[in-house]
Amino acid sequence: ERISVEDAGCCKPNEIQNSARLSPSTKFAFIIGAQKSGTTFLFDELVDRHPHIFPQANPRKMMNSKKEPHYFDHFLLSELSEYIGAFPDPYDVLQGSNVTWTFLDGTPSYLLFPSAACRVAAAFPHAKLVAVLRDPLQRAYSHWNMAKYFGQTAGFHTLVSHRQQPQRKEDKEDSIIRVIEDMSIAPADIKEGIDNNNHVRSSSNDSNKGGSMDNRTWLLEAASTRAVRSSPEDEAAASARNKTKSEMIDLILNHCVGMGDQALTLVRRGLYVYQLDWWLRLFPPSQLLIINHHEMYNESEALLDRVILFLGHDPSLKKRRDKTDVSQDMDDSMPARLRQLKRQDNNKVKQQAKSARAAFQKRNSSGWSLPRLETPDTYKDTMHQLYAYYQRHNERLYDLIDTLGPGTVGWSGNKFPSQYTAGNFE
Ligand SMILES: Nc1ncnc2c1ncn2[C@@H]1O[C@H](COP(=O)(O)OS(=O)(=O)O)[C@@H](OP(=O)(O)O)[C@H]1O
Repeated sequence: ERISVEDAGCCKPNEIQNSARLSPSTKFAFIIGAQKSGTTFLFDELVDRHPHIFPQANPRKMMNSKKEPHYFDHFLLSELSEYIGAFPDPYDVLQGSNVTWTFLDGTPSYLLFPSAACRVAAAFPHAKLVAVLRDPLQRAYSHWNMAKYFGQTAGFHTLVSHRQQPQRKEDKEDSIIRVIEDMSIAPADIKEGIDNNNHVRSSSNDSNKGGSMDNRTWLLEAASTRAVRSSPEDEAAASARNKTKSEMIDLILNHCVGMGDQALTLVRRGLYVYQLDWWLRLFPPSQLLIINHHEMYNESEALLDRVILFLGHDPSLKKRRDKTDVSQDMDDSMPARLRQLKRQDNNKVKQQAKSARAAFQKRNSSGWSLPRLETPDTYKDTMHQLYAYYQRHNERLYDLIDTLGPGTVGWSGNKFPSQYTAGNFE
């Protein structure tokens, strides 16, 4: 059931500029996720090989910022013109020829954050959205492997059990903290709600503008309602909902600020059905294309054509694959975080940062795949548990997909591998 951005109560729509005044030749599209599902491959192929699809030319410096502007989940939404202005001037690029073009944003965490959906819908109600979905088990493992390169020392089993439902009722408080740590709340929400000293911003000037919510309500919304939306069945999220406003705000202030560890979303990010359900409340199915990572991997050319068509462009203009075309600017995005890690005393972390750097630099047209630091079979029991955990949610995803038209579903109906042969999670 569709709802308006205003009713979603999920961003401050009155404060978000709408893109209505853009030239009708300019379209916006978003690869919204899922993280670790081949989004880099898809993004690179589209912007490198199609003459009418453009990435930001002057992105803010951040990890992989050309692909991932993070404007709708991480930064405070200031001037929309700043975001739009970071894309190239198509008149320059296309030399005035009479075509439409697409500006592409490939931030894979948008899928996870309900407020990102609201913000995109407020700014670009006609945007096209592409979601690539990967078997959540494999996604989680790939995520953990990446986190390890970034200095995560906890084992896969620890991070998986971190989010599992509390064993005892007394763990309730703890579980609420987990919801918050799990970053169901977009960092931008937190920034909007608090000032640099971790105080709730006064609800004076800006919140009166356009009658938007005051910041206390805003933070509460961010912490409870939207946490629940990203996983309605999650017990921790449900108990967050039962907290009083001030308890919730205390929790946010104590636990949300400086949330650095996105590996804590390892499991949650694979709960695609709830995330998609939310986006589909804000966008019609005709604006969303859902792709199966496995099919993209196996039939990448056909898949690319389907995406290009969906974006409203001519697949026959797609250039032949030329490895030298692929942007080699990863170093640009070579995150400060890695450099920081390399300066650490811990030799192991230093070594991992070094190999991550090497892997990033070797990124080629098949996306970047970080060599695995441990094989999934090391965590066989956890993989089994996680597999069982996801099954119910995956079934719901297939139900959702069944109800969507063929225009939305860019896959042939294959499910994620329904069975892993004994002991083989590779
Ligand atoms: N063509 C194609 N199709 C499908 N999948 C591919 C493709 N090319 C790369 N990959 C795999 O995608 C994983 C990286 O995903 P992302 O690029 O989305 O990562 S990120 O979210 O941007 O960090 C990463 O997975 P892992 O190797 O398991 O880590 C890549 O190997």
